[in-house]
Amino acid sequence: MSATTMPDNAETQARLLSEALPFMQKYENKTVVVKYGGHAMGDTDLGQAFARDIALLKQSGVNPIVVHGGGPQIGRMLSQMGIESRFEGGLRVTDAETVRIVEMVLAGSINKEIVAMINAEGEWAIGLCGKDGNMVFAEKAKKTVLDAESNIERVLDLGFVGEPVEVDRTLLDLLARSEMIPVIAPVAPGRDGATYNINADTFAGAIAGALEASRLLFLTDVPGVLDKNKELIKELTVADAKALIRDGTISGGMIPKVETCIEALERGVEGVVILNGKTRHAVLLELLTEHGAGTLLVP
Ligand SMILES: Nc1ncnc2c1ncn2[C@@H]1O[C@H](COP(=O)(O)OP(=O)(O)O)[C@@H](O)[C@H]1O
Ligand SMILES: CC(=O)N[C@@H](CCC(=O)OP(=O)(O)O)C(=O)O
Repeated sequence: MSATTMPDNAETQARLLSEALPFMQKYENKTVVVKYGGHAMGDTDLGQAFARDIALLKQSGVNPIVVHGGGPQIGRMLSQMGIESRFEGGLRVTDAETVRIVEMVLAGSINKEIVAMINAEGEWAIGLCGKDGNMVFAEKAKKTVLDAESNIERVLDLGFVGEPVEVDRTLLDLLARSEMIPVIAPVAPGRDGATYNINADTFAGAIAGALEASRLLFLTDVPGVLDKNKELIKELTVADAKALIRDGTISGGMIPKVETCIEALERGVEGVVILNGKTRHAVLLELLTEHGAGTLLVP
């Protein structure tokens, strides 16, 4: 390194540190729920950067909780088994055989991959799903969609798709006081004895709401919510979000994400952001810099 580049570098580092430290203090002992979407996964280098961010948050005194998805990975497994994926209103229609595969992929392979990546960063991650410690109970989802032609609301039968109806924070409170970082798969039992497949965004929202989290971050594969011209909307009000769902600008997997953001705001989660998980260190950039990234949902 030459003598001229050294001071510049040091100055940049000092500026970054002086910017980050107040944010680190702000989040000390606070809960940050990070939803790690299936579309943001898959690249080893990005995965390691994500795991490092989570490890660093824990080391800085923050209480990070990871809720992960795995929609594309479930889709690939189903197609290998000759089962076609079908979605309605952004949710996977889930019959009895599909829910078994969903649980295997989410709570089995993906969950353990994320745990291993965080542990490789020197931390103690623990893989869980809603069944562990009676953490989450679900009921069959009662999702409705508006029929565009008749303008009448239609109830969807999505099979074993659930909505979280009870969240018991006992286990998560215990883990927050420990060295452990919970990594949670969005599968939960019903009081009826069935296993339910829950959209990971919805699940993350329920966890964030029950824990009164300071931040709920959704890591996906787009920069945030995009408008009709595919431009990033940096700040989105609840009213505008609802209008964009109605007119179809927000569609597919972005619907449960935005609906969850709205519910999380209503439950008192302070900051709800949708951002690009394909940006290296997206979590640290969002939490520890002035500018943040992605779409911030505001009341
Ligand atoms: N208005 C919109 N802005 C951004 N993405 C949108 C919008 N409407 C639909 N989408 C889709 O939502 C996807 C993100 O949701 P999803 O596929 O469920 O991702 P994840 O696996 O991260 O949860 C984007 O890749 C994009 O195709
Ligand atoms: C009911 C429902 O749709 N469940 C989702 C659960 C996984 C998920 O949500 O994964 P992403 O976050 O990667 O989309 C599914 O079966 O695909």
